[in-house]
Amino acid sequence: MSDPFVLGWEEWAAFPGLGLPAIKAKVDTGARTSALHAVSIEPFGREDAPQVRFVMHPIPDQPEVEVVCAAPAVDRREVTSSNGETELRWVIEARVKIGEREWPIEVTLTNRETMQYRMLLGRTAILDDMVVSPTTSCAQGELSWDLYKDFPRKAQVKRPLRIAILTREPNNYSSQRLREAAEARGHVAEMINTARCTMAINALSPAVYYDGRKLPRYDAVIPRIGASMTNYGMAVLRQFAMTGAYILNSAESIGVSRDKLYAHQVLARAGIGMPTTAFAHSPKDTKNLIEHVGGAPLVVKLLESTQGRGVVLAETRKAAESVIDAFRGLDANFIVQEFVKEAGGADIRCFLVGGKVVASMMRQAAADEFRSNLHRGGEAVKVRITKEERAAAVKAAKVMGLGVAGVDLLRSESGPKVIEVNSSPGIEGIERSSGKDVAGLMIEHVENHVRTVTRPRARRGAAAKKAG
Ligand SMILES: Nc1ncnc2c1ncn2[C@@H]1O[C@H](COP(=O)(O)OP(=O)(O)OP(=O)(O)O)[C@@H](O)[C@H]1O
Ligand SMILES: [Mg+2]
Ligand SMILES: [Mg+2]
Repeated sequence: MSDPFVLGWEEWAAFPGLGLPAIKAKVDTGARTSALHAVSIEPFGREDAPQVRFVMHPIPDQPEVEVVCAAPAVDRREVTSSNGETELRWVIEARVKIGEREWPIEVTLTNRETMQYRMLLGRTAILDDMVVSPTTSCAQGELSWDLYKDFPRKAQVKRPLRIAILTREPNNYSSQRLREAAEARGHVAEMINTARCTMAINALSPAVYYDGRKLPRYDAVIPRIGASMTNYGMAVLRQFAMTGAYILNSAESIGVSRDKLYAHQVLARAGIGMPTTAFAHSPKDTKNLIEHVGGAPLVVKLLESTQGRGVVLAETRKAAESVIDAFRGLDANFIVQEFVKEAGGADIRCFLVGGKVVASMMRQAAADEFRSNLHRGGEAVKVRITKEERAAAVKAAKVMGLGVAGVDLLRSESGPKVIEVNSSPGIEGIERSSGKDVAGLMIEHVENHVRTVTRPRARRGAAAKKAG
């Protein structure tokens, strides 16, 4: 019997077909599938022969070394990683070379930026005649990062981006400003009406169609989805995400912020200050509901409400009971909330981009009105927020997972109280009152998240021309 092929607990590997001459892999018999670091993953190619293209940074401490790889896509699969999180990953087939041996394996693509090894060799990639030695490092010899010395470094040029603004209101201030800001920075921005998108749900070649025509691949999608389209809009967004586009607010985060009961639970769980809030389903619980928030005066809010329309102040217990009973009679979903009187009919809108408050305004209600909504005659003025208010806003956007958010809070005796987190905050009021270029900051945020990838296709084409 010949000696077995020994793999150490770590090995140098190569993927000749992917153009990767060296990569350091951790051998992990505890993991089923192998995984490879990949960013900017993007499906392409014919529907009957789908492929994925991705960007690889093989050298952990030299991110400027960037290799663009392409491989046949064989599957998309739910994979649970060691931290317990489940992720839908692309699966490719590629030939790995370790020492003198070369064989085909299946590899899932995932962002391993924060991991020590850019590759994990799982047990399904280890053949019958191989053994793993837990005490040996690099049993099959070493390769060197020098193999990348002639590779081009990451291009510094900023290429124009193709951005989709997903909205049903292409003519409103926010949509127009976003397009302007994108164009001012040399990008192409297109308004896409959510309601006119159709989707072909095909695991390996996802696409979004618009009036029957297949949309191109966008570098980024900025969702401006109104409450009436939340579910469909989220589905469209998920589809865009599968095409590899960067989504400014993910479908999941929009879903959390739109589900008001859930949003309140998420905020409370994170220890964020908010008015005492109660909700109930059974009509027998009216008295309990009122007790839960400490009695009248209290605020009753219809969950489907926007622009302050379904927000009612009940000044006495009697009034509270009749409002609650009336909403019940209409089969409406609502919450009951402690009335923060000290707020004096004002709330503060913090506009966050990329986890930072970039602008804020105070909305002061009209006389005889406790609701500060601009649609209810409220007036927007510039405001300096406190450190505590800033921290609450940052935390609220973070726990909701929103890249762009409008966090509304009330100034109370016991510190800031968050009342809602908006995933498509309007840009007009905040730009006018703060004088800041908020739309521009949103586009800048997109630029920072979409990598400047040098496309190998173009280079290859140029080389071929030269040779011919
Ligand atoms: N618990 C409260 N105590 C005091 N005032 C409140 C309270 N809740 C809301 N308000 C006031 O009523 C306004 C409307 O409430 P809220 O923002 O919750 O409703 P909305 O209908 O969702 O409005 P939006 O259009 O911002 O989504 C707030 O901007 C605030 O001024
Ligand atoms: Mg609201
Ligand atoms: Mg509001």
